[in-house]
Amino acid sequence: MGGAADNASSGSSFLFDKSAKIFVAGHRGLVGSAIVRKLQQLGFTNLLLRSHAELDLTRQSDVESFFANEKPRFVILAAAKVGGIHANNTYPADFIAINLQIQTNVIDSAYRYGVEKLLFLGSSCIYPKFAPQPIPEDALLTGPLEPTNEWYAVAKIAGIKMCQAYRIQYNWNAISGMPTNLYGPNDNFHPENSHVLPALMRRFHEAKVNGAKEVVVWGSGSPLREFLHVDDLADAVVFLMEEYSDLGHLNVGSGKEVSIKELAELVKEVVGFEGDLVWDKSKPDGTPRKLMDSSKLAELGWNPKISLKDGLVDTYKWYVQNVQQ
Ligand SMILES: NC(=O)C1=CN([C@@H]2O[C@H](COP(=O)(O)OP(=O)(O)OC[C@H]3O[C@@H](n4cnc5c(N)ncnc54)[C@H](OP(=O)(O)O)[C@@H]3O)[C@@H](O)[C@H]2O)C=CC1
Ligand SMILES: C[C@H]1O[C@H](OP(=O)(O)OP(=O)(O)OC[C@H]2O[C@@H](n3cnc4c(=O)[nH]c(N)nc43)[C@H](O)[C@@H]2O)[C@@H](O)[C@@H](O)C1=O
Repeated sequence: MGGAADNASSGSSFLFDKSAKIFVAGHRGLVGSAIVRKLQQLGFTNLLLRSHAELDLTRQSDVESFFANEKPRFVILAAAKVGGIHANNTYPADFIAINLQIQTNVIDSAYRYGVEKLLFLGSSCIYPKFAPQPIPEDALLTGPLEPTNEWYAVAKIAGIKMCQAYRIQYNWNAISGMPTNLYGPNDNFHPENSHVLPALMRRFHEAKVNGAKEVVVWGSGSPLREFLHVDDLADAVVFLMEEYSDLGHLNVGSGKEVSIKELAELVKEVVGFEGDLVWDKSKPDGTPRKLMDSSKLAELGWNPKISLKDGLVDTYKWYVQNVQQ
């Protein structure tokens, strides 16, 4: 099998040829849709997009036929089984199996059918539950994982390792970025299965509209989380496609953390809900803290631009216009 050999360290410019065929896997999701917006703003004209209904990436032979027929030049892998703490904890088989299937099929076919460069997206949950803070890239595989999302984390770690293995054995240009907790337009606002930020935005909005006196927030409020607007992530993805071609995965964070209590107060203010918060301590807190050390990416020249307050205002505006009934 041929594959795209001998381009691992350099490759050509990603930004130079705006007619290059780029497969953005998962283009209808939070991350994939932001990457599509960014690429379109930059003038790319040949984006290769398939919905889940059109191409199920868990089906190996369908994925192989797709790559054989379409032969994209670049791949950005933003398709995955994704969810918040409750979904991860409730559907462990889905989170490990679907993610292993999608990423294995896409990475292997991309290599076999001559893709020049692929970017794989992991998550900050790959790191040990009690990793040093801020978490450097080399904390990977140094301790036990957070139990609520270990199945998803194991799949994501396998994705990083698969990119590294194909680079080592085939000299193929696959890189990995590890985003922190993301939010923005096209997020999943499901009441139970979503991440905390969209879940609270919806709950506060519905409470405001219905005149409710209280809103329930899960856990103790003490866990710390780092949030990045998805438009900043999309900007970082383009930066990595242009500037980074190396073995190690890179953290992509905002460098700023807030407690869940602070986040809840901020979302409440942005939405304009005037009632009280009630903490449901029967729900899990998850990992106590996961601030990533994104200094390697900063040293390469990339930094985020959108503050959490501005990002929340932008996201709430989008929610009101696009999601709420
Ligand atoms: N959201 C976050 O906070 C974070 C996300 N990430 C990573 O970013 C990436 C994207 O996440 P995000 O955008 O939030 O997730 P979303 O759930 O918003 O989007 C995932 C996308 O993948 C598609 N997809 C899922 N299963 C399949 C399948 N079997 N075949 C084809 N397409 C499929 C979905 O299509 P459909 O909806 O039709 O099923 C959807 O378009 C993931 O790798 C995730 O791990 C990393 C850190 C944080
Ligand atoms: C991105 C990352 O996301 C997941 O990890 P997580 O950071 O723990 O995700 P979360 O956003 O769901 O919760 C953050 C905190 O917030 C609290 N919390 C309060 N109230 C609600 C609430 O209403 N919904 C949710 N979901 N959480 C709530 C919740 O109890 C927890 O303390 C991984 O599974 C994995 O998918 C991953 O990589």
